[in-house]
Amino acid sequence: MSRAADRLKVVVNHLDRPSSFVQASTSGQNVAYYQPQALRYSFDNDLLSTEQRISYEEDGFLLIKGLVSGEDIDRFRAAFERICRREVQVPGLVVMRDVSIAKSEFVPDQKAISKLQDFQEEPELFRYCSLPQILNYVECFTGPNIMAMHTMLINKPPDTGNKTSRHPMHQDLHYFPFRPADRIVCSWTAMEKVNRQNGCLVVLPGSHHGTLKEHDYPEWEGGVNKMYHGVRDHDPNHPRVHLEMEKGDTVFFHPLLIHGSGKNQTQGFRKAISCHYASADCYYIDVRGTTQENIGQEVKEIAARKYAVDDVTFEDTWAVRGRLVQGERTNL
Ligand SMILES: CC(C)CC(=O)SCCNC(=O)CCNC(=O)[C@H](O)C(C)(C)COP(=O)(O)OP(=O)(O)OC[C@H]1O[C@@H](n2cnc3c(N)ncnc32)[C@H](O)[C@@H]1OP(=O)(O)O
Ligand SMILES: Nc1ncnc2c1ncn2[C@@H]1O[C@H](COP(=O)(O)OP(=O)(O)OP(=O)(O)O)[C@@H](O)[C@H]1O
Ligand SMILES: O=C(O)CCC(=O)C(=O)O
Ligand SMILES: [Fe+2]
Ligand SMILES: [Mg+2]
Repeated sequence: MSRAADRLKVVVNHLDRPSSFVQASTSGQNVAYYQPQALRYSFDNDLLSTEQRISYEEDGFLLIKGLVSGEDIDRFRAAFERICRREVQVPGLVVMRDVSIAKSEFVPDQKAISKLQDFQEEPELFRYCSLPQILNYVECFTGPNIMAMHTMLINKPPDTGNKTSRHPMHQDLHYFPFRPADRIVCSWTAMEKVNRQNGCLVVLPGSHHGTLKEHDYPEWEGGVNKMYHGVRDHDPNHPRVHLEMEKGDTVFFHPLLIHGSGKNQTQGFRKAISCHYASADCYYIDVRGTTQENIGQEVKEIAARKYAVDDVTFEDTWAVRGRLVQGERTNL
């Protein structure tokens, strides 16, 4: 049997939908045969190889080297710098400073910006979300109707010594009141070399097979950034993988994959640009009474202040930010 076929048998053992398989009994032994629909996390298409589909199925992420050109990255960087210099006003944009700077007396300069969120109204940055080579991969996970739901440019600052530049281990689905999870994917592109020194992504491969866990602020002595919730308990013995990447490399990952990033021990600001996509056919859920109730409440409070209104639902905050990037806006 080929190696791919061997690995397919491994995948079979991971899956919780045995009905997708044909069970055959030969010489008293149960053998599960692979059928195409048995891969639940991606669609069959011309882009992904079987190996790549299996790898996403097993690990919950797929790293594609050199997907975004250096010229495009340089343009995103220039757009970011224009925002830092306050040369442009972008409706809806959230500019975040690291908590260790935000809470200090000293007046920060532009470089103190640790993250931009919701740049859907900034055409140059939003171009990232419509890059055809990214959407081709995204479609493998979402299907043809694609919404860009959440946009970020992360400018991880040099750690001030309080370790606040870390991002605790979390599952992005915690923030999203829409489902199904398997039709959501994050694309995260390194804007420069990222490694353990400057705080690359750290993932727990296979953790997307689990369910959404309870999240809360970690009890970190040096403080934690607003809304940086972490998984309350994850298995400390689960193998961790540090995703070291070059400029333009892009990782696609599942919203249940447990991931975070370490502190930035260099003097540079480690940059990445990302977008969370969902199938436009996804539907909103009510998070009341679920593990997401705490973040839903926090988001509503921030949104009420930002838009100066007192009745925003968690769902509304997503519906106004979402943008169609391919196909038809059917639902979200
Ligand atoms: C999948 C994905 C969604 C995962 C994630 O991205 S998780 C992280 C998401 N985080 C966020 O969305 C946070 C977004 N940030 C914001 O909404 C804002 O930057 C705020 C934290 C509310 C600050 O708003 P801003 O307009 O800058 O307001 P001010 O400078 O006047 O500060 C207001 C009060 O907030 C404090 N603050 C500012 N930045 C941070 C921070 N990084 N962490 C914790 N607290 C912070 C600030 O010290 C001030 O506090 P008080 O003086 O009122 O006590
Ligand atoms: N003591 C801790 N408690 C909880 N989470 C942690 C702790 N240390 C690191 N993490 C989280 O684990 C992930 C990766 O951490 P990692 O160990 O790679 O980084 P680091 O501790 O900052 O640096 P180093 O590479 O020196 O260990 C990040 O999400 C980080 O926030
Ligand atoms: O440090 C990073 O770039 C990852 C941040 C992240 O996982 C998130 O904002 O959801
Ligand atoms: Fe994340
Ligand atoms: Mg560590």
